[in-house]
Amino acid sequence: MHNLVKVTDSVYWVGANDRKTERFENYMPLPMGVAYNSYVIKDEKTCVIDTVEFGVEGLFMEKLECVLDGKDLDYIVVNHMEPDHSGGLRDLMKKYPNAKVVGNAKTFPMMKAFIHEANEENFHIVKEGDVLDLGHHKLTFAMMPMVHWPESMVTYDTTEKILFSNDAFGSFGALDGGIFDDEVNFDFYEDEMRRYYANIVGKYGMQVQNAIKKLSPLEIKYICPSHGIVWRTDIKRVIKHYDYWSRLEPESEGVVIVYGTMYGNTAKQANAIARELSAQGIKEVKVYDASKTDHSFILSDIWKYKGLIIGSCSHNNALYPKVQPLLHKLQNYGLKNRYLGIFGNMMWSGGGVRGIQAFADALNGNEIVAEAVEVRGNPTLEDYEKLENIARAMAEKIKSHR
Ligand SMILES: Cc1cc2nc3c(=O)[nH]c(=O)nc-3n(C[C@H](O)[C@H](O)[C@H](O)COP(=O)(O)O)c2cc1C
Repeated sequence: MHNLVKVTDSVYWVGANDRKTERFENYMPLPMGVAYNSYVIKDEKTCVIDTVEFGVEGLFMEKLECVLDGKDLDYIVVNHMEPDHSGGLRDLMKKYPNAKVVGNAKTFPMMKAFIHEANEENFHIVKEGDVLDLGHHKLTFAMMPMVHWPESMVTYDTTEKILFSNDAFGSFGALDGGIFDDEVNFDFYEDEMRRYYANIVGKYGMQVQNAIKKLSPLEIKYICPSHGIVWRTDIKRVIKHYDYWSRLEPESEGVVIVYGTMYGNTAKQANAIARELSAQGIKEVKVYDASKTDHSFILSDIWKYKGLIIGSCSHNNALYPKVQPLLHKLQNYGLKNRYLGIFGNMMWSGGGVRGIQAFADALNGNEIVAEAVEVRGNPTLEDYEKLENIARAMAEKIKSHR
């Protein structure tokens, strides 16, 4: 069969690209698609590491059959029960009824909840540090609770030093030919990787930090995640990114301005702030209308940049409904290490600025750079002066790190 990719002589990538699904988890757009990675180890015993999402399991099974070339399947390792990796599991267990299914104590109750008919006699429960002997390859397991589900674990091949990391070190973006980090221009994938991290794993920074610490003594020659490129050349690079992102440390000195508007007054305010930021020498300024750009992209840039300026018109005594969910997510994910600015628009008793202020008060570890600016209707020259003050204060804070 075509497109059988070898990671090493006896380890194969049998994943599948998905360029059809519009939205990951039915809400995050996938303009560059996504890859569901699965791997097969062909040793005295054969072993599959994770499966794929519903819809691409046919291709996965075809590849697997080809790799096995008539051999039976002995083991299926389930690092994570989320359906984008366990969607192919039901078919796989049916086709290979003798295969032992390897997971931890938290894996199997989830498996039974998703696949009622799963044969418990085949369940093989492993705990931290247990070894699974495939012949030449010896696999061991490390628990990664809440990266990003309770049962998440990683599998480490002690023989070839391969970390099957599941969602850790994963990325959005289909694998457009290049499978390995040295076959692609990573700059091309970086934004999609950060977007994946921020939106999927972003809430669990502390757990990711624990995972990095736990994995640091291991010699790792390959990182085989369950989405995106396989790392074999610049492994330090991907670990460095995850280390930064999980500490919520910004990578760049730019500023995100995100606003919600019905009739354009709040947008005028956003543009004035953006212009002054540029005049003050901030080269990376990203301005987003929260009603138009999907929040997963905005969140990714918020992860990237040091400055965040939020604006909202007033709507029924509260925040504008298209700004509210973004702030909810940032609060839920515990945004920190950012300089914040606040602005908004109103006509009678406000609501927008109040809502942003309540959001900022509920967070720890961020600094508001200037007094919030609330404008009534069309901004006056005096209003513009105050808005530009936010920009100047933000630029000054950011430049102080140069
Ligand atoms: C449906 C609706 C609800 C509104 N609710 C409030 C409100 O609770 N408090 C307030 O001060 N203004 C309220 N306004 C007025 C707008 O906030 C005001 O016109 C503002 O200038 C709109 O800013 P924009 O041009 O950026 O959309 C409301 C307007 C609309 C259309």
